[in-house]
Amino acid sequence: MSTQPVVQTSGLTRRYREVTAVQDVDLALEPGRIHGLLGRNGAGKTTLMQLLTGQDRPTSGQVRLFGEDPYENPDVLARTCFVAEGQTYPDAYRVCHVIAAARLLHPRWDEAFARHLLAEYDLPLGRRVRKLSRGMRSALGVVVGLASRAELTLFDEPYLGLDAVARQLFYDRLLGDFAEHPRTVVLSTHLIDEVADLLEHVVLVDHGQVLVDADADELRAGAVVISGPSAVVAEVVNGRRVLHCEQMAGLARVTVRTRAADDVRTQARTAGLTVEPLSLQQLVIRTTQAGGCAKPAGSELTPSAHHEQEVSR
Ligand SMILES: Nc1ncnc2c1ncn2[C@@H]1O[C@H](COP(=O)(O)OP(=O)(O)OP(=O)(O)O)[C@@H](O)[C@H]1O
Repeated sequence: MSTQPVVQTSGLTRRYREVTAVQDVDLALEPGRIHGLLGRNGAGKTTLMQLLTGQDRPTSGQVRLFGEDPYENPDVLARTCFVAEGQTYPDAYRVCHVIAAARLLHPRWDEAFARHLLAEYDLPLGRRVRKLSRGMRSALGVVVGLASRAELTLFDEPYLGLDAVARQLFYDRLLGDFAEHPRTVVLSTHLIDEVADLLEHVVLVDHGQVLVDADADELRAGAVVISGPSAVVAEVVNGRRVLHCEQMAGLARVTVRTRAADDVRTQARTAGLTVEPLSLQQLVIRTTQAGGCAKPAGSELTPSAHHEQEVSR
């Protein structure tokens, strides 16, 4: 049975004069999943989210949310909550005004849940928003995003200024509430290790383009780190796509792509090499960085010349 994607884009492009912030993006995000939108500073995550939520218009290409154009589309926007990075509010706004506005905007709003979260984050209803600390303002965004229960909820780096305890509270409440009220969540973040266990699907962008669009588990299973004597490592990884390698004093540590039927792990272990899994964060770093061997040119462990193509879908 096929499910209609909640978010679908084709050839989505946004140019600002000389900068192409989003370039030819084709995405289809399935409902009922937590999607991670990952990428380095300036990769295009915020621009992409603004395009998805109708806050900005593409230079070319198309966005569909629930099958419709979100731009100035109240029906679609009522089903969507976008918690923007550094959200600003009118000067006179107090916490209670933000909550009242969110209650009006989001038909599935849960007031009791909102009150509970406000108490957990120690956010007084009467406090002016501009008097809140940076972290408290982020917490207010988190409260709105979670209590909206919107069918599509997008968080753009929601943790700015949030301390470790407050971030963990966000992850716990997101996961707990998501289990009871499944919806589609898109979470952009740099703290990949912290959210890795939350993510079911990963979209990695770099220079406005999608480098990876994959199931998080498949992604983790799709690469491995092999280390040991350089010559033995070179023999085992021969013919496979090397994402990254470091060599020193006759030893090599190589990140290599694997495929479903690939027995590189067994081969490596049989050859006496060490085999380690790759964390999502490492994978993102290996995929976005140019890649390169810390060994002089001519090494057999040079990463694939097809690096860019190999790491894409
Ligand atoms: N209004 C604008 N005018 C000109 N350039 C812009 C504008 N908005 C974004 N850009 C450029 O587009 C690119 C993508 O920016 P964007 O804010 O989408 O990245 P990001 O992935 O969200 O970055 P970060 O993780 O640092 O928040 C950057 O080069 C940025 O300078």
